Amino acid sequence: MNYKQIQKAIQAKKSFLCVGLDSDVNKLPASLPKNATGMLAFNKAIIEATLPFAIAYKINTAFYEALGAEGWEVMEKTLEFLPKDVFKIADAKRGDIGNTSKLYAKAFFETLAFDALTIAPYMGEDSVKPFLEYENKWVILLALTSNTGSQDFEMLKLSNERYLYEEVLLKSQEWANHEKMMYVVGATQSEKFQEIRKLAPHHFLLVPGVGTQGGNLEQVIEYGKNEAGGLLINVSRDILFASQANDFAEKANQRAEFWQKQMREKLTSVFQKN
Ligand SMILES: O=C(O)c1cc(=O)[nH]c(=O)n1[C@@H]1O[C@H](COP(=O)(O)O)[C@@H](O)[C@H]1O
Repeated sequence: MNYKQIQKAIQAKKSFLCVGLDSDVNKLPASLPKNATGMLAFNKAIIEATLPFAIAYKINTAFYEALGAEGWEVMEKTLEFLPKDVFKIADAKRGDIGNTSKLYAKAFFETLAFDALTIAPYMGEDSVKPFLEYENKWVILLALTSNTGSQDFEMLKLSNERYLYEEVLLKSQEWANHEKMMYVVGATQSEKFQEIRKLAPHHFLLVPGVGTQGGNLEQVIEYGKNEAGGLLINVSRDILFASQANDFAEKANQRAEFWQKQMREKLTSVFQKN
């Protein structure tokens, strides 16, 4: 999906919601086996329950890789199950020397049909470039993450008075524009969104940290939205494990609707201005 198509999807569903398929096998509802078969059935039920409200799905590969080859197969089958018109993100936080990145890119963009991949920026330009060579595929670069450890490096002040994450935002715009690159900014960092929007006004931001991590949805939308919508707001555990009983899909549906309703109200004003 390209920039315009994502914008249209947001407009059509009146939603920024990205459902995170962090399908921890140990947390599956009692009615499902705690193995790869149970995980796939769980994912299918969650996707069906949340699809009216979600424009994107993010597969965090850790939860699949932990199961070995079977987990990888669940990831492939989940990807096949997702409809064409939703944005599919692999959250694998890759990035390595050029020839290695090239094969990571092949793995996620060719062998698997993801639209986007999360990438760590710290090995620099040649580690990111191979991912940018694919048409209609996206790099989602870590900028300011939601965790407390974001203080350790991302929030370091450089000699030019910028924070390291600000340098990431600026430098990486020399490699690709807002039609190929997005940035991860945690919802727990909502006080930084205004500043970030000054540095990257047109980019989409992938925003995790709403729900279980306690990020402020209202502020994220207020300060993070742009003329294209500009936000993919991820919610994982709050939706996936809203119930671990037989009604898990129904409860996931209700949580997805809960989040989308709040987004819908704010979105009306975004697109009225256009
Ligand atoms: O890259 C990410 O998606 C990510 C970046 C970040 O700064 N914080 C963060 O929580 N994430 C991911 O977003 C998801 C958040 O999950 P919940 O807290 O359960 O909604 C997990 O898959 C995390 O790995």
